[in-house]
Amino acid sequence: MNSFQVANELAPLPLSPEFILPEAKRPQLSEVTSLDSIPIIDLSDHSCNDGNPSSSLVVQKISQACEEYGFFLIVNHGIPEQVCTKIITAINDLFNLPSEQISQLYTADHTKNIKLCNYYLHVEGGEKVKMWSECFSHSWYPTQDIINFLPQNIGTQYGEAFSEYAKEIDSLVRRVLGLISIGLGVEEDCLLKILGDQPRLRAQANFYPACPDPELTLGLPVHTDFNALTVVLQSQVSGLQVIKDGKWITVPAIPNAFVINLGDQIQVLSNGRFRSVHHRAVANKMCERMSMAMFYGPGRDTIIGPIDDLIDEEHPPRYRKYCFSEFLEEFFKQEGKWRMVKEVFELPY
Ligand SMILES: O=C(O)CCC(=O)C(=O)O
Ligand SMILES: [Fe+2]
Repeated sequence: MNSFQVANELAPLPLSPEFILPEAKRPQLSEVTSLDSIPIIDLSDHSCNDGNPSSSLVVQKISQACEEYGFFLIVNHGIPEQVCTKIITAINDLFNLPSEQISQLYTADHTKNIKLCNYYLHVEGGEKVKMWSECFSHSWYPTQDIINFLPQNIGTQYGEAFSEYAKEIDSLVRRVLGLISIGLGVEEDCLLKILGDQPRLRAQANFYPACPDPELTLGLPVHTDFNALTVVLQSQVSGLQVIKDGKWITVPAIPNAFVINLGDQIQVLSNGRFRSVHHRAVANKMCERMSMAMFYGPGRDTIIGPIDDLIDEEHPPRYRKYCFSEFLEEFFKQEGKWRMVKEVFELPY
């Protein structure tokens, strides 16, 4: 059920109690630092120190970002601006459908393949606090299922925009996984091969309405992504924040840039060298915000563990091997709480 209030200068509304977090879980926005930001990497920069792909500057910058932040922004990636504008417009149009239409799409069943839902955070006392967002989540393919799920007046627009967008992101992910593999010192196709030819491809369109009091609530709870690699497109409003050295930093909303972040599976595959980092989305008082997160992960039956070539006497495995379905099961057990999923698979060090 959609229960958003709209902040309005003439009639400011207080935040309704179902969204209000206990004090200890509030975002404390005044403490978010602007002294640091995630690295911005120019993918068109082919400069290289000595002709060896592993020493290209882009690979070095990506590796450093993966070690220190688990997040980076990419620019000059070659994806046409208009493909991105179209998907953001489609998300905007979807979430601005009349409330009778949109409320029919909601489900509380998180196992559904295509769903419109609200996330919540379990707080002490077993209570659930609603997050200040609405999320439309589905697979990348087949597009026809997404079109059929949505009301006719938006289905075709969203489906077409998404299908075009997914094709571009698919090749971008392959390219970035190649650069990350080279940075790890393994073959360029190593990560892609391990993730397999039936990857788990999920998308989540997030909508954060303008919020009467962003200090009291969150757009999305603190989490790490449980997949391998995520590509996020933001509308022109910032709201994504990342933990760095114990402090929250804001990811700027740069036009024509994508946010790339590593999921838990890359942390495990890299044996802890590259990091999957806690992040959250905060609400904004003045503007609504949209984002599209594209998740690339292993298929359910894929075996994940530290890459063999990265293990030797000096670098013993820090995680045990597991089947990705085991990881998913653990993830869903912890849904709505502070996530500590990969820790369950850690080996004594
Ligand atoms: O809205 C955003 O920028 C972040 C979304 C996110 O972290 C997610 O969907 O996993
Ligand atoms: Fe995320």
